[in-house]
Amino acid sequence: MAIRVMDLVSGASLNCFHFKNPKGCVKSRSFSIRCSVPLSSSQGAATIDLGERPWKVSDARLVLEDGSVWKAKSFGASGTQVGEVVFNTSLTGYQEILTDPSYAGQFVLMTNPHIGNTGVNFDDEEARQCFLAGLVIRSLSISTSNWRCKQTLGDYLIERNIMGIYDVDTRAITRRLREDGSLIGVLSTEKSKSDDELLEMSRSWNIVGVDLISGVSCKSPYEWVDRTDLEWEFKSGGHSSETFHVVAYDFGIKSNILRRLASYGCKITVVPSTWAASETLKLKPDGVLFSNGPGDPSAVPYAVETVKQLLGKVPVFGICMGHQLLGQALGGKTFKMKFGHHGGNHPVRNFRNDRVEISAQNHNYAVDPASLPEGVEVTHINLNDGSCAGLAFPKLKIMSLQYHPEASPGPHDSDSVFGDFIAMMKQEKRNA
Ligand SMILES: NC(=O)CC[C@H](N)C(=O)O
Repeated sequence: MAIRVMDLVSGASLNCFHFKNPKGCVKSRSFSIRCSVPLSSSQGAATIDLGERPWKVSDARLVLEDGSVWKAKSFGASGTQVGEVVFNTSLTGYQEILTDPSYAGQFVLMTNPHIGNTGVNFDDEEARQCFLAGLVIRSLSISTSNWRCKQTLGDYLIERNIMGIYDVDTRAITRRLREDGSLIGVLSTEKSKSDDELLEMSRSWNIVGVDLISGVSCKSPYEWVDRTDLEWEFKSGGHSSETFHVVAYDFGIKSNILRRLASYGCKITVVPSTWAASETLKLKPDGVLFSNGPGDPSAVPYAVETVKQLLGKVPVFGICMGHQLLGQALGGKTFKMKFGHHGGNHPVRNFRNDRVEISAQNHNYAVDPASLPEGVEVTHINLNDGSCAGLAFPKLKIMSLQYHPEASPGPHDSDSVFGDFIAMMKQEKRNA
């Protein structure tokens, strides 16, 4: 089988598309130094790991289902991993992205060419574990420099058994994904595996129709109490003096959703994705939150059923996967987008206050508003493509967003939606 090989090295993207035996192709040399910071800050300043000289050469391949092969240098874990490749346009927040459970089954390709310069810390985790398939970046920072840094990105990925590659032309792959849509890929550091084998692996794997939520959800209920650290709190005052009990369905919940709810004065019980609606009602919550989560909303009919059974009985708020499940529970349809929305810079029009919010987004599916019953209001749209970004159905006490109001990609434009949820719960309590 003819496979295009792209040999892309630091500083130059070689437009040499050729066949399996790349003889005669011009190559240029790349230079990269891998620096490491001692794990314990008491050990002093960062040291340069000279053990890697002579300079690292390509030792990994990313094979996409369209037959293209991308040579790269590995960092993090080694081995062979299959997943769907999506690109993320955030300039900051790679650690929040790495720990967002909604990326389960996906390789995240960062369009920002320089990643790793602030290392990682243990406060910015969105989940206890990384669930994504792997990380694809253009350039791995040769040093880390940040007062909060506790570990280098490479060491962090090794510890969590997550593969990463760098020195790969992320712009070229992004253009391909924008033209052809999200693609399945296989990342491998194993020389024993041929390109054809990896290609076959990518073509026989599918992410559509797979329940990825059960692999990331908690297994039993628990109480959440942490608020946003006061040092980072950006909202002055406005916290409700009343406490509202929220049951939060964990479909892959990001910790900051829970922190923001707690900061707004909620008492929170987190429950697993399979938690029965009847058990939730026994807890007599003031509101229910349906969280974000990975994969195809059509692959989790049990979750749609739970949502259906709660509609109209208690105020509900859906975020991302939660929004899609609400859309389906209302009788609407979801569809897979060409390459989705993944980034910290998506403009959204909020029709409720006629303002534009700059938002953080991560989704490949969307609700088709035309499929929704009468009375359901589209409250937000994504201004890049006009897709549905928020819904409300006051009659059934429903509100939802397709994106991430808890994220802080710089602006905090969407945070006030938590206040809207509180207001809906307050109203309901008054009406009771
Ligand atoms: N962040 C999310 O909840 C993602 C929702 C869903 N998995 C999608 O890709 O559309």
